[in-house]
Amino acid sequence: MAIHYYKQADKNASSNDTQTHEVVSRMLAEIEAGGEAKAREYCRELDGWEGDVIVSRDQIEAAREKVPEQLKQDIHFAYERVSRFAAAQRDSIQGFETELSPGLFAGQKLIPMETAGCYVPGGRYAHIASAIMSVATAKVAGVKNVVACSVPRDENGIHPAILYAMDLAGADVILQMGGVQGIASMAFGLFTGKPADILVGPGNRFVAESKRQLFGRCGIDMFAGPTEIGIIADHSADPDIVVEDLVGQAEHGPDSPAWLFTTSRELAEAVDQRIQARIDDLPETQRKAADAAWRDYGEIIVCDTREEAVEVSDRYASEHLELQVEDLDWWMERLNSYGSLFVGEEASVAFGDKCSGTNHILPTKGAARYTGGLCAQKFLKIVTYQRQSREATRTVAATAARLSRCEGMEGHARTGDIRLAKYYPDERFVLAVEEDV
Ligand SMILES: NC(=O)C1=CN([C@@H]2O[C@H](COP(=O)(O)OP(=O)(O)OC[C@H]3O[C@@H](n4cnc5c(N)ncnc54)[C@H](O)[C@@H]3O)[C@@H](O)[C@H]2O)C=CC1
Ligand SMILES: O=C(O)[C@@H](O)CS(=O)(=O)O
Ligand SMILES: [Zn+2]
Repeated sequence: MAIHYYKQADKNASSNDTQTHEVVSRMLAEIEAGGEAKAREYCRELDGWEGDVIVSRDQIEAAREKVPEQLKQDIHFAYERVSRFAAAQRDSIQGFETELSPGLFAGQKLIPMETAGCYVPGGRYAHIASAIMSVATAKVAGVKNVVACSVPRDENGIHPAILYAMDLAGADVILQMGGVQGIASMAFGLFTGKPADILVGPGNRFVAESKRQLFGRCGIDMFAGPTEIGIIADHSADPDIVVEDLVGQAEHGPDSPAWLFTTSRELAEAVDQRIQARIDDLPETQRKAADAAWRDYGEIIVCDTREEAVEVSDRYASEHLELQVEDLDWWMERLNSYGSLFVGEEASVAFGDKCSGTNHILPTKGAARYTGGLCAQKFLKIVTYQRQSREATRTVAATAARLSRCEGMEGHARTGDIRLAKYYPDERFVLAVEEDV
């Protein structure tokens, strides 16, 4: 039993970490100190934008005019499916109350966060679908203030189709500002006066690192950095489709990993031989990104057994994982770490990316070991409460007092004592464990 690297990458998702960390922490500190003026300065310097930061209603109407009818229908198609899936996920968890012992009631409530900051990437491509994924999901969860931001594309600001999608999905305020300065503005409440309770959305390494550094001051969805794809394929897979799907995600950027885990050496050879031609056939921007991504981050791993393929795939914890294999149920039962699973040849990652309904904001860089992707629950605080009858305090207060005293916490214990003395003045309770522990 063994695994063999048919093609091994020189880099991994952490390769640029030190430089990114330094750039981001400096920029966040400067923007916090310098406020809106500093954020505008970075926006001018990095993205060449000097216009208004808050998008006006007139600008949104002008964008609507520019978006062709077919594209509007396609955006609606995606919006309906993503919202419906988000609503089904939201409904899968509920508030409840249960009686734990006579007179002692405990419950769970779901409370939407007040303000969400939704980052919509827009440096290399116009990520129209990302606007729906974050904004619509926040609204389904019941968030009151949804602030969205994206990079100004040219002298007219944010790409019109991104603006249209943000507006359709229910954004309350839209900022034309990208990168670290966009994230910082939402976190600190610049331009809106409403600091985000949670920051969500995908982005490049600077965006993902900004969210990571701000975590704690506010919530974040997860680490959603440069896109990754893993494909598990066996002898039954069509090598041309495997190649197209790897290249399809490698075009995201020069730091987007694409991994093939296969039990078939023949498939590994076929993919290796055919992939460069498909990369070379892309238009220039996409070709440059995919070429560097496959060269630096692409891997083909041949495994002797299916069990080894499961183990390796779980270790990589791909953001997107495709299954192009026989006996799909066998794999589905065993795989544990991935952001979203695309089961069978028919289900391309690109369908989920754009419109099929599952959320495309997903964990990268191994984060799928501990979290799934964006869902309505990420915008909900799952809080608890309790209430109890006086009768129930007989046991609860006395037990809490005894436990508190054993812990050395006299103040805690006395909150039980005082209630028992008030409710049952004529009774004696054992309020401390006599024996030494
Ligand atoms: N994990 C996920 O769920 C998803 C991830 N993505 C990823 O989002 C990313 C989008 O990246 P981009 O096109 O670049 O758009 P972006 O909007 O994430 O980043 C563009 C911004 O980066 C900033 N920037 C660029 N170079 C910088 C530097 N040297 N120092 C400081 N700031 C700098 C600029 O201010 C610019 O506004 C891709 O890596 C893609 O793979 C996209 C969709 C989903
Ligand atoms: O990482 C992702 O989820 C992206 O692939 C989504 S998209 O292709 O940018 O829509
Ligand atoms: Zn994609």
